[in-house]
Amino acid sequence: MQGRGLFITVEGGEGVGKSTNIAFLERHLRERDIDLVLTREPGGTALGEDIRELLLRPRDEAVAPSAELLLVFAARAQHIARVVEPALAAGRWVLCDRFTDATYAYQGGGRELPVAMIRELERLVQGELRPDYTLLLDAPVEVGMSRATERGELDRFEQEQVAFFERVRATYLQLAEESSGRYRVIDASLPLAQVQAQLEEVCAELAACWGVRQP
Ligand SMILES: Nc1ncnc2c1ncn2[C@@H]1O[C@H](COP(=O)(O)OP(=O)(O)OP(=O)(O)O)[C@@H](O)[C@H]1O
Ligand SMILES: Cc1cn([C@H]2C[C@H](O)[C@@H](COP(=O)(O)O)O2)c(=O)[nH]c1=O
Repeated sequence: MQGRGLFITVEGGEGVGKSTNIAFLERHLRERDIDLVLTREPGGTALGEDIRELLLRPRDEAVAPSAELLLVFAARAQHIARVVEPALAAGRWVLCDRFTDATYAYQGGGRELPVAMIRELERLVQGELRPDYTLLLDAPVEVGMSRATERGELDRFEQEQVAFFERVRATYLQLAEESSGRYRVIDASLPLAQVQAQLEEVCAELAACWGVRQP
């Protein structure tokens, strides 16, 4: 019988290079013949992508942090039921651009909602489901923001103040320290070639742990 797949998440602040480096990871894992599902949060399903649009679109009305939190978890509930759990149960690996650590960082750190509130929703929505392995792409806020700004129009989160992003970054670093067993922190302020050399090591480690063919 096929064993359960590996659940890998990639986290980080704005403009740290998640999209660029997830594409790199995907390519390197597929080269090892790993059967991979690439997905993201908020999103990953039709309903989740609609909720993403609601969350990211700048609007005149201030969004209550608790409303934002519930929308994030509504998208997550659908994503887990329709994509993540079925893939893992079928023995496939799931490579997910953000997951619940982003909620701790953005809604907990950034919006300063009580951690207990997030923990309760995590328990209700996820049960025992947690990532097996998390890559944190970490860079000083000004580095990420200047990259994000160069890309063009800013979404509702990207329009936040520097202090918000400093709290997001501090929360991610704290999570990485508390869960050092599953976290790998990568210095994303380095030139891309150096970041990706570290990611190649990560792919090799993951493949070796799982007894997957080397390229
Ligand atoms: N290590 C790096 N050094 C220099 N530039 C980088 C590096 N990593 C990514 N970039 C550039 O920074 C910009 C933002 O990268 P990217 O879109 O991958 O960030 P992101 O964190 O995924 O943001 P989002 O999640 O909002 O897409 C891109 O123009 C990318 O080419
Ligand atoms: C999962 C999740 C995401 N967010 C925020 C963080 C980002 O600003 C956007 C997603 O866009 P990106 O392309 O991945 O940068 O959503 C959040 O606030 N809480 C969450 O749980």
